[in-house]
Amino acid sequence: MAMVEIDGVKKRYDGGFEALKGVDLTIEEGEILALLGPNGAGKTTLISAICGITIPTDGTIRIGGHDVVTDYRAARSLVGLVPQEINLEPFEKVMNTVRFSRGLFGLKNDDALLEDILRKLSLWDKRDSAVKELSGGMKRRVLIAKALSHEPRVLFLDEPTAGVDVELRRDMWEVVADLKRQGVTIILTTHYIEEAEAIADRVGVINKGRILLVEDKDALMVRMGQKELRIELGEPLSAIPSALSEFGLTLSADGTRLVYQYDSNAERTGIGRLMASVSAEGLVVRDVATVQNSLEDIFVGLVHDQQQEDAA
Ligand SMILES: Nc1ncnc2c1ncn2[C@@H]1O[C@H](COP(=O)(O)OP(=O)(O)OP(=O)(O)O)[C@@H](O)[C@H]1O
Repeated sequence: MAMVEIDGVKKRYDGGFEALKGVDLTIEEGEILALLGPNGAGKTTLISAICGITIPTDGTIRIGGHDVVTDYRAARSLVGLVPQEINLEPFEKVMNTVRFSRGLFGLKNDDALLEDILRKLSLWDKRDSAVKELSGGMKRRVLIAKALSHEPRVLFLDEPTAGVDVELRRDMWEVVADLKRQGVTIILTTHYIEEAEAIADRVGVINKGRILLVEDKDALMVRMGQKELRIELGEPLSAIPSALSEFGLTLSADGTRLVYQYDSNAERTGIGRLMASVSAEGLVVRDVATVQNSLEDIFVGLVHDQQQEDAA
């Protein structure tokens, strides 16, 4: 079932700046979608629009079938939002903060549920501590506890592990995996590509208010399996010899480098045959190197291509 449906969403801020330029995206129930994008790409604007905090200039957004503008209450009750900025009451105790959040949704207090949430987030020992006494990482977990307090079906995490140490980041990933097992749909924004690799089912890339790609993470990982073999030649070539045509090589502009794309996950990469053919052609090989395509390369490449398109 589609849990979040975004159709043609645009957002123009008062000053005239268009932060979203027509976003279409469907997120299935129980899915984890990681949204990657550089600073200012529109991630927070998109999340705010989905949560009904920002009203889109154009387009529609539905959560669990409820329009976030015309049916705001029903849509909002399904959503837990963990904001990027820590906006907690410093003198309030942890347990009270979380209780208050649940109350805001008009729900009956349920200390057993809140205890369970705090335990999962390793905050139970801190339940009677004032927020100001907590470390930054703990405060971030309090934000998650607040967002979970009203048992949302969709959880938005805006940069959940920014500034969090490696160990705690892994703990958070565990919490997210646990929520997924309970059927919660999770959308997170992140600057950490390894975070998307670790927990997402699908990865979306956003830049300058446009979604550039949404793809199954495993398919992306296969694409990442693509490697490049670079053969540096002792003597420049004017063209690729016809005996090597079957390998689909490219030749650098100065004729000194042959590049072969291959799948490092494949049983047969073709490298042995290629090198034998290169040798049989009598080409002098000065050096060889292999280069791995990473999700980061794909991401940087996409953003770079869009910049070039925009400039053209
Ligand atoms: N209230 C506002 N009024 C005018 N422009 C805004 C407003 N909020 C955001 N913007 C602009 O919209 C663009 C997208 O901002 P947004 O916060 O959505 O990006 P982001 O992808 O979340 O970035 P980051 O990774 O830095 O958090 C930016 O250029 C920003 O300056």
